[in-house]
Amino acid sequence: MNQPTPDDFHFDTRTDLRPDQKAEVLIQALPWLQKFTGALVVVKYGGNAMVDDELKRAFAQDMVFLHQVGLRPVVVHGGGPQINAMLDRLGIESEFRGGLRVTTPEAMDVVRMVLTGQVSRELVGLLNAHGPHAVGLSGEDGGLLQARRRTAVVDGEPVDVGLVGDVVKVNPGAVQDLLDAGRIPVVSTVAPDIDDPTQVLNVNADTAAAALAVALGARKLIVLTDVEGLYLSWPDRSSLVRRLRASQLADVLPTLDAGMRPKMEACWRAVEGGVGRAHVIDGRAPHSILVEVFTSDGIGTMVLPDEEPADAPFTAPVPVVHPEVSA
Ligand SMILES: Nc1ncnc2c1ncn2[C@@H]1O[C@H](COP(=O)(O)OP(=O)(O)O)[C@@H](O)[C@H]1O
Ligand SMILES: CC(=O)N[C@@H](CCC(=O)OP(=O)(O)O)C(=O)O
Repeated sequence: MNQPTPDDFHFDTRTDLRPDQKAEVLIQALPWLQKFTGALVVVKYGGNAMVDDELKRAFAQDMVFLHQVGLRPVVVHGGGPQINAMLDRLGIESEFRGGLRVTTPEAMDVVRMVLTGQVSRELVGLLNAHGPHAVGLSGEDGGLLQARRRTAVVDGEPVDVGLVGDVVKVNPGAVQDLLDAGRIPVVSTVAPDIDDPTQVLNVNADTAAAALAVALGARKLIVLTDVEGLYLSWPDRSSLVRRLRASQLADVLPTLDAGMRPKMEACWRAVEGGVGRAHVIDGRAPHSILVEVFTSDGIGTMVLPDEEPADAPFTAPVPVVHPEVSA
């Protein structure tokens, strides 16, 4: 018999966590697993958080993890940078006004093509690498979303931004059917115009995610973006807000820049509409969703309703930059 060589043994070269520490991480998740069993969670995945393939794969793992442990995740995706790239390739000019893309009929074709034909397909593929879980649909499918044309507001004045709408009606039946069948719905935020159903409108994905979360009676809305959360005095990195109540957020909203305003407005609308919690978290940090849902400290910025006491221990400081925003 040959003498064994070192290659015959499996050495554990990982030194980051001891077995007891690994067990501790799992056991700390137990109360959150119990609390969120069956919970419907709407996750908005912003185009700026889809920065590389590894992160996108980690996002898909997180969604499948939530699904596997008994939550009911619904993905609502954006795709602003991906739309920009395709418009550039096609030589179509595009600009944002008041945080909204000025959408010509030509640009609308590209928005619809990129969101439903590219970003959605890619996410569905990544999720389904783990099993036949995900089904993609757009606001056009099953009458899911209906929107009405809106203007942007620039310097206090309404400005025409073309084929852009706000969600005014949600019929969540198609999403509910998929959830009941054990699927993970992946929603693209293109919506028919309620006043002219043959016309589709471009809808900000944060706003659409909030409307869907309210209509579905979601327990949480989680918005993944490319910053750690809401900074009260952007870009001062010491002003990250870990949590705030809806009325505090309402006070802050008018002071926010174009990028963050629709996101925080979406969180406010969700919580005012009965969603238990709304979170803005950093989609560039791998598995930030799992940290948010299954740890006591969570991550990013959490918006809570006014009338309900916080039930999770909270340790990080809440910076108070504006005098009217007190912890
Ligand atoms: N107060 C603020 N706190 C955090 N980020 C802010 C703030 N004001 C503006 N921003 C900007 O908003 C960006 C996120 O919005 P956006 O680019 O629309 O993201 P997404 O594609 O995820 O929807 C951040 O990268 C940041 O540059
Ligand atoms: C009206 C409007 O601006 N719509 C957005 C829709 C995509 C989106 O919201 O994507 P992110 O979440 O990645 O920003 C756009 O055309 O870019």
